[in-house]
Amino acid sequence: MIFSRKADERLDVLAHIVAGYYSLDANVTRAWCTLEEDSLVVTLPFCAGSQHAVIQRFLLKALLGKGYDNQVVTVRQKIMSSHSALPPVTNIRNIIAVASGKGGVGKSTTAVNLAFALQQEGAKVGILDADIYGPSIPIMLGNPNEHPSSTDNKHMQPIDAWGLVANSIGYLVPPEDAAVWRGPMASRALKQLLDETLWPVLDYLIVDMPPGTGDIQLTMAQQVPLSGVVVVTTPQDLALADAQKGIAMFNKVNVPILGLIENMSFYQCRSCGAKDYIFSEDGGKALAERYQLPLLGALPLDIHIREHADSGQPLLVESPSSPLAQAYREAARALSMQLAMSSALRADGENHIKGEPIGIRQT
Ligand SMILES: Nc1ncnc2c1ncn2[C@@H]1O[C@H](COP(=O)(O)OP(=O)(O)OP(=O)(O)O)[C@@H](O)[C@H]1O
Repeated sequence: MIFSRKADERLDVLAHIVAGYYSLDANVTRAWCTLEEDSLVVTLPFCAGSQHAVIQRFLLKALLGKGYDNQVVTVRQKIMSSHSALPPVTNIRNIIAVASGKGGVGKSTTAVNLAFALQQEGAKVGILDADIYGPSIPIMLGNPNEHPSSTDNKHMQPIDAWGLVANSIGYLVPPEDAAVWRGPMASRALKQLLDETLWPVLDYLIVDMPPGTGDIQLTMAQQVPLSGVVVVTTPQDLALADAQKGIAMFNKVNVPILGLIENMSFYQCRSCGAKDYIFSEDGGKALAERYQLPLLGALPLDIHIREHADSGQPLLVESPSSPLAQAYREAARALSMQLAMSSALRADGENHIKGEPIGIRQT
C-alpha cells in the first residue's frame, strides 16, 4: 500500500514535469507515465524519436530537482489509430492528406519530405500519390520506372523506396492515359490505389492530394478515411486565398485541419546570408492566426529542396543532418503531436491492424 502510494506520487510528479515540457495539462500526460519494475516509463502518443534522449535528460534533471535521485527513466512512443468518419483501411493507423488550394506551391515536395521526416522520428510511413492527373511522387522517390507486383492480379505490393512504402498512378499507367480521365474515373482510381494496395502496418499514410478545391478533390476527401489534413501554402496573397478555399472544403466534409505549412517562406542568399521574402512575409502565420490553426513549419525557397526533388534523391535521406532536414523533422513532430492531441482514438480500437510491419527499414 505504502509502496503503491509512493509509486503514484512519483508518477504524478513525472506527469507534471512532462506536462511542463510540452505545455500540456498533467491530466493529459499522466496517462503516458507508467512504472515498469522500478523504472519510470513515458510513452509518447506521437513520434519524436530524435528527441527521446533530450527529453530523458530533461526529465532526470527535473526529477532530481524535486528530490528524486537515482531514477531510471525510459522514453518511448506508441502511435495509435485516430478516429475517422469512414471505416479504416487495413493496417493503416492514420491517413494524413497533404493539400493545397493552388497548384505549384510545393505540396508534393512537402508530402515526400514530411513522410521521410516522420519516418526518421521513428514512425512507419507510407505515401500515396492521389495526384492522379500529375503524379510526381515516383520522380521524387527516384523510381519512376517501377511497377507494383501482384500475385493475384487484384492486390498490389507497394513500392519500397528508401524505407517508405509508396503507390501512385504513375507506377501503373503512362501519364498521358490518366490525364484524360474524367473526375469519377480519377476518384475511382484513388480508391483502388488505397484499398487494393497491400499496405504493411503503418503509423501514417501520407496522401498527396491533387491541387485545387473542385469536385474531384471534394469527392476524394469524402472517400478516404482521413484522420486530418495539412494545408501547404506560400506566403503570397494568391496562394493564401486558395488555401482558404482548401480550409473551407475540408471543414465542409468535417476533416480536421491539423495545421498549415508555409513553403517558400523566404530565400536566404548563399553568399551574404541576407533573407529575401520573395513571396511576401508572414502570410502563412497570418492565415494560421485567422483560422486558429497551428503553423506547423515554414520552409525556405532553397535550391537543395528543388534539386533533391528533381533528382529523386530525397533530401532527408541524402542530407539528414542539414538544417533543412531538421526543419522538416520539426514540422513532422509538430504534425504528429497535433494529430495525437486533437483527435479521438478509434472507438473500435485497432481491429484493422492485422499483423506486424513488414519490409520497412528503420533509419
Ligand atoms: N521550398 C522549395 N524550394 C525550392 N523549390 C521548391 C520548394 N518547394 C517546391 N519546390 C519546387 O517547386 C516545384 C513545384 O513543387 P511541387 O511539385 O511539390 O508542387 P505541387 O504544389 O505539388 O504542384 P502540383 O500543383 O503540380 O501538384 C518543383 O519543381 C519543386 O522542386
